[in-house]
Amino acid sequence: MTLDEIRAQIDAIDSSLLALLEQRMDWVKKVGDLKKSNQTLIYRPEREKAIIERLSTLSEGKLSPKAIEAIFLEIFAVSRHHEMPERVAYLGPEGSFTHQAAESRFGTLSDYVALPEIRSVFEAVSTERVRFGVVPIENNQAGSVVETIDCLSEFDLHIAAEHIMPIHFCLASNSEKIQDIKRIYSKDIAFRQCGKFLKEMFPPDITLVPVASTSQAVLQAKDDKHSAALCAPVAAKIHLVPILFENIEDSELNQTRFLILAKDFENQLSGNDTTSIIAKLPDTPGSLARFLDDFVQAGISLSKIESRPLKGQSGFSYQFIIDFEGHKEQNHVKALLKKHENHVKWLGSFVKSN
Ligand SMILES: O=C(O)C(=O)C[C@]1(C(=O)O)C=C[C@@H](O)C=C1
Repeated sequence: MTLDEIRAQIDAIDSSLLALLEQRMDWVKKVGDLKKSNQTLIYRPEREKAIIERLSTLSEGKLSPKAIEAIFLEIFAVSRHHEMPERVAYLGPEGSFTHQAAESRFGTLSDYVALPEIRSVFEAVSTERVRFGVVPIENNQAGSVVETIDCLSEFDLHIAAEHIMPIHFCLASNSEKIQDIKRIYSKDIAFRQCGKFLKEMFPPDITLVPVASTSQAVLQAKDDKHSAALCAPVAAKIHLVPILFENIEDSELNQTRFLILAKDFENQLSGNDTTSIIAKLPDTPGSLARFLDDFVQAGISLSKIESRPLKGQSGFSYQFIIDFEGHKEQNHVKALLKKHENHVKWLGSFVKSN
């Protein structure tokens, strides 16, 4: 077969794909109209996950589940945009890892608002300036993003979904020689993900300057020949700063988990859900042990528990952010949440991303 003949086959398939996608949009529009008349939510992460899982089992193997997910997340984003365009805020500036997470979930068509701090994303969702917000919550090598945990406690928002993404750092700088670099900008948690590289390449007295995000770091370093940024390669490219080293994270298994935040959001049960809560337990001996024992008795597995100081209090009082398996609408979870309703804040029950 000649190249032209092969391309003619591809063109024919693309035409069929387009016709099918247009047909899909007609049905999506009907769902959107139904949802508008019932005043129900457009974004249904658990339905999207179920579609991706079903298609992954149908695939003949030429497309991996990750490839199917990437293609269909974009189709869902376009579909939602067709049902009702929604604004999404993320921790920016443009080119941050959070921006990439937001685009994976909401596609390239959504109306995005890049905000300078995690707190500003919470504020934008709270005040309904945007419908959704995207923030990082934890990295599998470096631990939690404490600003996010503190804001989850402080603001009255829900977790609509999570998104887990591999994270690869680069070092970007306008400096010609690595010896000229005196300062490195990044997000605090990013320094902890690239500790080995920093130790090998720079003297111990190098100044590490924490800033609000990795893409902000590129902007800070951009015009100074003695500065560099630890950031996503895409941030360096967008902001036109040369990349000196790539893939400099300590572990190739480096992943970050992001949260999609919304006001008044409840997912339906998917059967593979995580529930997140914040527990402010009485400051008495054994209160945490008794609380956790209720999870054991209910047969509920915890996937995360982390303590954070309770702000604005004297002494040392703590709150706990807890993730566990199950959905708020399941009876055993419902009973547990009811029993502890006075000191537990429910943040969301959402389909697990894996
Ligand atoms: O099934 C729905 O509820 C839809 O709105 C359709 C659709 C889709 O494109 O399949 C779009 C948005 C939702 O997040 C889930 C699925």
